Amino acid sequence: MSHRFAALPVLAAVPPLLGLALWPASAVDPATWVTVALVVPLTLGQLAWHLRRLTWLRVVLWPVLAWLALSLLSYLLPEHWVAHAAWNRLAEGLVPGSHVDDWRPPLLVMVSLTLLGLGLHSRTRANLGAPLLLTTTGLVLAGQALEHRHGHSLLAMAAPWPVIGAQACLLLAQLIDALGGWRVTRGSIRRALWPSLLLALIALIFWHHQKVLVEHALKAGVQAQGQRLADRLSGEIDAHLAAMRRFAASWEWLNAPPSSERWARQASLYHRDFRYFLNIAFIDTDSRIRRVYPLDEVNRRLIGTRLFDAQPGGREALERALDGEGVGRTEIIGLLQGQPGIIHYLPVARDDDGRILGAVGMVVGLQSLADTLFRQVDPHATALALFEGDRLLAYQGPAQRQGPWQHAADIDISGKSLTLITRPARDALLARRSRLPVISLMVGLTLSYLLYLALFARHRMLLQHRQVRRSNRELRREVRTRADLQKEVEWLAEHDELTRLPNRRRFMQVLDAQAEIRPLSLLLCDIDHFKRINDRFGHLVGDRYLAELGRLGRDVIGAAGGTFARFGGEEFIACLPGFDTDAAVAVAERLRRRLAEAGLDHEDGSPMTLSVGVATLGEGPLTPEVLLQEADDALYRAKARGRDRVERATPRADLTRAGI
Ligand SMILES: Nc1nc2c(ncn2[C@@H]2O[C@H](COP(=O)(O)OP(=O)(O)OP(=O)(O)O)[C@@H](O)[C@H]2O)c(=O)[nH]1
Repeated sequence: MSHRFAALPVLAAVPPLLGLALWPASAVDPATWVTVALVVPLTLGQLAWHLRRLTWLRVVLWPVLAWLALSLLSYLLPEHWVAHAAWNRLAEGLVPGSHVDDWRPPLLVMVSLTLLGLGLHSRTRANLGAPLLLTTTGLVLAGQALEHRHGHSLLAMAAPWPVIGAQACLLLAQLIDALGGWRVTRGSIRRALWPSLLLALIALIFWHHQKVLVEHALKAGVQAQGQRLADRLSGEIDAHLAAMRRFAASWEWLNAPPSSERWARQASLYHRDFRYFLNIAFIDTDSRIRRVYPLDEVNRRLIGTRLFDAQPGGREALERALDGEGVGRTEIIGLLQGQPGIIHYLPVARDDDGRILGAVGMVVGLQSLADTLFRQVDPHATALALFEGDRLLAYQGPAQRQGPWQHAADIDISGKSLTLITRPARDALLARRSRLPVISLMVGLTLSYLLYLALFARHRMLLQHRQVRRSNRELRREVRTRADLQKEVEWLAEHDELTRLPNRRRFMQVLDAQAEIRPLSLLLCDIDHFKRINDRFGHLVGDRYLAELGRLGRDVIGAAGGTFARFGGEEFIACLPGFDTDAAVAVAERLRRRLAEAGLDHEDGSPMTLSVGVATLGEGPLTPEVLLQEADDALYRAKARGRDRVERATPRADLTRAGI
């Protein structure tokens, strides 16, 4: 059931989102807008749940879930299944100019919040692993906040503070809502939560570690690529110097300036290999350009130019070559072609006296050199920039969406240090990244979720098992008690509780059972003056006397093989099968004597006594009422004749005969 306070954090999630809407749009990246676009329905869904509008909740949740599933796929699927470029095309189709990155929210938190929302909908939060989801999401959210503080990396999922705030509010609302439902299952939740949370934590730490490794590998790749390009650039310079020496050497044997045809033929061979030579020129001793290759419009205009005047920055290097001192190399100077570059001058051709006739000048435009090199690199995948100090000499690459890392390599050209900056595009890095971290995270979190469910279910079952066992034990005890009671009731129906003797009903059954035995004697016993005992000593003592007589009777009559029973009040009865009158009288006398010796005395110290009437059926059918009546008559006589005695009954037949 919803907790009324849980609606407050949900409402608290609204201001940060509204605040974000007021930020200048340029300050918020597109992925943040997508996150907000997903957080808003989640907030509305949670509010809908509080308002008991489950259909609204469903309507807002499913599209969010579908979106997140698609984003998750774009993270998980290997590059050779669905290329990063294909995802980008899909994004481009949705909003021209956008990239797949722009459409991805911080997935972990969003997926957890949506699953928690689904839990609200199905109302089985504890079973759906809400405690684990809540704690894991809390950890991830905290991690996001930390990532936020430590700046962005390629794979960081940091969202802006308002979004983190709104997500935290929703999470708090879920927690308040869920807490109420956890009361009953708290024990099971606790037992399931710790191990699975530990596993989730390990998965998160492993993921983070893997992510760092992947970023390191990508970073190392960027550095290696940058260094490779820088090395190639330096190598190119060295190669062109060597080529130039060969070129100059090929003119050594000449003792006259080269003809324009020969110059063009020879220079074209070198120019084919080194396209970035803006020209290869023959310069006479007066520093005038005499031959030049290629003969394009710009170079043609340079023929006849006196370099000492036109290009004073290169004068020193040219003089060195013309003086025959060896290779003259300029600094990076402004070339006549209008771009920065370097010129190498080498002396060529000597006259018969050994004087230098001129120098070969090879003009390398740095822009052209960089362009030649840059052409080998995909401009969409990597941005390249060549700097001389702060001065940008050449640039190529994506203007936008550059990756987070760049590599700066120093290149020495003519003793001058240039810097080559290599910065791969974000998309190129993302396409190259390993999917292992995110896959291992998904596997780890799924395993921890399953572990939670298994442990939770196991503990619930254990508790239910215990409950059932307890109920069974109670039930068995109850059945036993009822059976005992039943036995007690049955026993009470046929016995006297005070003396533990068979009662009148039971005695009549016993008598019936012995109806065929002859002779069969009955002893009807009545305590003398029992009322006095009750009156003097109280009923409790009276009861004890009765119980004592019961025990004595059971001993004496039982020893004779008969049955002793309480007939009612202070009257007892015995049945002695196979006993004739004399034998029965003897037993009755024994009982009477034993009672007199039992120490059950009246107040005056005289013993409690017993009057007994004995009736015997010698032959003929048994009529219990008749035999009882005879015994009762005999008892009456015993009472009448002074009590504490045994009287024999006069058989009915004799009485009839006597006319009584
Ligand atoms: N304590 C106790 N007294 C009982 C019980 N059943 C009957 N009595 C008492 O037994 C007494 C029987 O009294 P009476 O019928 O007057 O006979 P009596 O006092 O024994 O005198 P006689 O039989 O004439 O010798 C009564 O006081 C009854 O209350 C019983 O279960 N317990």
